[in-house]
Amino acid sequence: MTSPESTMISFESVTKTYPDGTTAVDTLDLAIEAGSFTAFVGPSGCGKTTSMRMINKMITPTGGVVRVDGDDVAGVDPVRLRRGIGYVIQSAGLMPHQRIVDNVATVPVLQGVSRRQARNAAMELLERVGLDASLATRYPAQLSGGQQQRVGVARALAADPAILLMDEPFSAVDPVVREDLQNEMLRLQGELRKTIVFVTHDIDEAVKLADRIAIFGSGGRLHQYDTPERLLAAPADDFVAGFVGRDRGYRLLQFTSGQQIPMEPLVPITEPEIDGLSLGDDDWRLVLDGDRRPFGWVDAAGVASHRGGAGLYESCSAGGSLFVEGGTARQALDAALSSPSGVGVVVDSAGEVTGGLRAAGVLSVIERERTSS
Ligand SMILES: Nc1ncnc2c1ncn2[C@@H]1O[C@H](COP(=O)(O)OP(=O)(O)OP(=O)(O)O)[C@@H](O)[C@H]1O
Repeated sequence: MTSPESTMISFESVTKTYPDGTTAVDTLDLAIEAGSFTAFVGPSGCGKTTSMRMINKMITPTGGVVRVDGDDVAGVDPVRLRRGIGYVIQSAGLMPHQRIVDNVATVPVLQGVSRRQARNAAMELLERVGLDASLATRYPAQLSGGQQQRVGVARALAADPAILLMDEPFSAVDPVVREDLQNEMLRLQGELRKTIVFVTHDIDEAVKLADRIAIFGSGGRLHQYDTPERLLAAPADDFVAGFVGRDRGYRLLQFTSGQQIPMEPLVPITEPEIDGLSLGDDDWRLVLDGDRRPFGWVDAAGVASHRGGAGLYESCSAGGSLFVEGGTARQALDAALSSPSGVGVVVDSAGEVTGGLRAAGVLSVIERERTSS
């Protein structure tokens, strides 16, 4: 349970019924802890955005109380309230005729910070969200969608708000950029510890980013508010079970440590050693590149083609994902299953190969965890 002292945002029996009779949010009770990352998830029209916008008073509830830092927002001046709440939307919402640095510096300047100081702070923020300083003098249209989204985050952080509201901020970019932005967000939150409320349709995005997830259903009803792990392990009802998806048992592995997985020795070779190998059926060797990083796996056919003059690339089968020591059971299983040899490659944080692991070893740990819990 969240203790009242650490609650930053609370909804107390909050309802929003629009004038046409649509109930967008129905008797919502929710306490959001200071410094936590909370995702609002659910199908279209279930009241996620309405709930979020009641936090910064863009929308007024028709019943109940929304508190920010203990104060009923109904009695707080909206301008003062929003000074402490950054807001990021899907399209980044940048001012098209302002350079990037000025987009970020605008709010602090409006609040009385000198232009020079605000610009300096803006340059630091752009770096913080992973943007090159050379982009600062461009206009928004001269940036990619992902870059614009990073500027949107920098701008929302410019006034150093305690709370950050993010409404589907990454849904308009392609999956690769989206993953980059998610990773950047995780890194930023590790440094900044803001209270973040994040609206998304995507349960996987929520599971990856959030400490707590609120799952909303039709009619603006909250079905479950829980940690990602608990949502996957124990959905409160059929609606939540359906929403989190069918392979939730597999996805739960990302919350199981890979620490106890038995490792086996793995002696990698380098290219000059390939021609001297004598391999049997289903016998594989891990080959390192010139920087001693895993390059791929070679079998008897690969050895033969290397002897015949083929290069490293043609002779080796691509390796699978690497398991970095300290990772999760899901990453370990993926390393084993994606390796052509069936042996997942384990590396330390410096990228040095330290051993191998097999799917059976991962499953034995999962089985042990299951029976002991
Ligand atoms: N101004 C309005 N007047 C009437 N109904 C509205 C208004 N704004 C939103 N609604 C309705 O309230 C419900 C909740 O809308 P809301 O935008 O909060 O949902 P959402 O979960 O954020 O949806 P999406 O994921 O599609 O953005 C929907 O049925 C919507 O049609």
